[in-house]
Amino acid sequence: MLSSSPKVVTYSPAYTLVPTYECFNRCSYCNFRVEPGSRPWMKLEQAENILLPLKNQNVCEILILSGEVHPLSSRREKWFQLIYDLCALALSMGFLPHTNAGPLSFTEMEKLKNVNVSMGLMLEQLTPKLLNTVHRHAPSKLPQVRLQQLQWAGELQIPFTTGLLLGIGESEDDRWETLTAISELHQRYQHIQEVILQPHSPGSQQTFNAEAFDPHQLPHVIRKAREILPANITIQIPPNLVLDENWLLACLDAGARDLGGIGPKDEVNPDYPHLQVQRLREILHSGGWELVTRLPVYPQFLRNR
Ligand SMILES: O=c1nc2n(C[C@H](O)[C@H](O)[C@H](O)CO)c3cc(O)ccc3cc-2c(=O)[nH]1
Ligand SMILES: C[C@H]1O[C@@H](n2cnc3c(N)ncnc32)[C@H](O)[C@@H]1O
Ligand code: MET
Ligand code: SF4
Repeated sequence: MLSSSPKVVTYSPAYTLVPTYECFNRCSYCNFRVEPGSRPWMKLEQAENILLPLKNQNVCEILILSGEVHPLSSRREKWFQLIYDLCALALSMGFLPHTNAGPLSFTEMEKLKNVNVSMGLMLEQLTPKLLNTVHRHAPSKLPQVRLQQLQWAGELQIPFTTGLLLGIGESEDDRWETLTAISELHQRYQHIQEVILQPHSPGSQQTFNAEAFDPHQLPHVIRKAREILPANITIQIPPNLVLDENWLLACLDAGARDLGGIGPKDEVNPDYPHLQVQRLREILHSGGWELVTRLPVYPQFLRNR
């Protein structure tokens, strides 16, 4: 009997390196940041020791995820150099780096392009009203600053990941507006490879006192995002933040096609461990989906490199 072609979902086997957890922003939903100066930064030698054994473990992507040093601080240059060096090290060892270190200057982006296969920055939400709430003490989350990043990434032709953080005080219309902005930038530069729809998931460190984004709303948001976004942008959802199997499958039926980087620890949401990939694969099979690996750069962008 001929079987119809399988429905495919992708993920990227990944490991996350954190140059520093310190951050001059204080997003009230953050479970990642520590006070500046309170913890030593990662050392290159440390990184090398972590990366060496990963060579035989089918990990391709090294996600460089960082807290931020203020752009005008005298420590900014050292911070940037560490990120650059970590990327260069990962690349030299055969891995493919993807950096999300918050907003960068144009020159910083231009330099990091040489040692990354793709980069990322979440728009979160564009509505300025969040500057009075969750982003009150987070200058990096100014909507214009984040939009500017997406535009520079386009000018530099960097394959880019962005997305929305859902359930931080935005309205439905705010979401459609943020998605529309992504869509417009992509139509101009064709550089957005994927959009993450990230449900706010409360952790033990944050001060923002709100429920998790209701997973039952996700399929609706995904369907609407699929209408707003150009067809060559993939929608990603983090499977560790969609705890119910049936709702995970509902997200795929609604149009999500990628599960992002999967590794031993989700540094942003450490209270939500990933299922074993084998278990995830079984769940997806029960819905008729096949789980396959991908690189941190999507195939349509490989030609440019
Ligand atoms: O494990 C995680 N990976 C996160 N990733 C990694 C992402 O899933 C993959 O690196 C990309 O899909 C590239 O393969 C992000 C990447 C970005 O560019 C922007 C935001 C995120 C957010 C997370 C996250 O919360 N947890
Ligand atoms: C790296 C990305 O992680 C997301 N992020 C930060 N804190 C949380 C949380 N409590 N729940 C879900 N996502 C979060 C933001 O969107 C940030 O840009
Ligand atoms: N600080 C960066 C941002 O918020 C990336 C890490 S967030 C835990 O965009
Ligand atoms: S979410 Fe990113 S920018 Fe905000 S406090 Fe945490 S590390 Fe800093």
